[in-house]
Amino acid sequence: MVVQVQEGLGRLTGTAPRTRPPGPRVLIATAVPAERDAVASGLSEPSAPSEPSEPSEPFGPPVVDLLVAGVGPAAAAAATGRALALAAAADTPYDLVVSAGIGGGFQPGAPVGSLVLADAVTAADLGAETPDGFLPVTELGFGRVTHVPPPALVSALAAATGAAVGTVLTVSTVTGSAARADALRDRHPGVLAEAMEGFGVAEAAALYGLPVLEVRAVSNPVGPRDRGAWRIGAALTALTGAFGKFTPVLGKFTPVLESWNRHD
Ligand SMILES: O=C(O)c1cccc(C(=O)CC[C@H]2O[C@@H](n3cnc4c(=O)[nH]cnc43)[C@H](O)[C@@H]2O)c1
Repeated sequence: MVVQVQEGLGRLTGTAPRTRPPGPRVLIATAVPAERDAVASGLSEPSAPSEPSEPSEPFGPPVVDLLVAGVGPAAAAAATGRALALAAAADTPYDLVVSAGIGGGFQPGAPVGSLVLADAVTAADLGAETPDGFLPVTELGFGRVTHVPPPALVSALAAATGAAVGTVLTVSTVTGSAARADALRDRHPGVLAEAMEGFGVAEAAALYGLPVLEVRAVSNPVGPRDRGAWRIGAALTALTGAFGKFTPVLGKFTPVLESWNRHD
């Protein structure tokens, strides 16, 4: 495994036999360096025994760039958009963008220390408050509030990692009360987790016609604020475990990712 660190980006590539075409180019955006390091540990020490040099695999291992994009949807969108623009300008575009990190888990579906893979990356608070309740921007007639990751890839990664699959909300304000958690659950029946970057990363990816994934390791329950309930170490360990199982699955999906519909 070769690791190259560039300005703001760390790159991990496997050693592929020259006869195999390369695997997908993947940009993984985390909010903070601790999350990036947890992801890098998993990618550097894949836990699947046959990975990455299984000769029967038609494609080489993925080429992965790791980006620390900052906290919150705006920082995540700006930094991800810049990385995608630079890659496109260098004629080395990405095939897949991943938002990864810790997050809050809705109970009982996403206990602390567990993993969640998004089947919907949804902005929870992008809209208008009205006397009759919250209206998303889509109901106001513009914008979008959800990005849908490739379902077959999500299923395969969930099977490999043991992650639960559900909606991951992007919030600008961390939920801190049972009432707000209940309101989010009512509005998003499939919700499992919340974090602060996924929708921003997904908007940048969509601008370049790229598929997106969101992976969250649960560090705290969503609900009444309780700093004592945080388990950041356990969540980072779970994140490492997840990315230790990502590489062979991503390699198998190379043709799907490369033929992703890049329009709209
Ligand atoms: O001070 C608090 O009560 C508090 C509770 C949860 C999270 C925070 C953060 O400032 C962390 C933001 C950071 O971590 C991700 N994250 C982790 N847990 C959550 C959550 O429950 N809700 C939203 N984001 C969460 C997030 O993606 C940021 O990168 C403070």
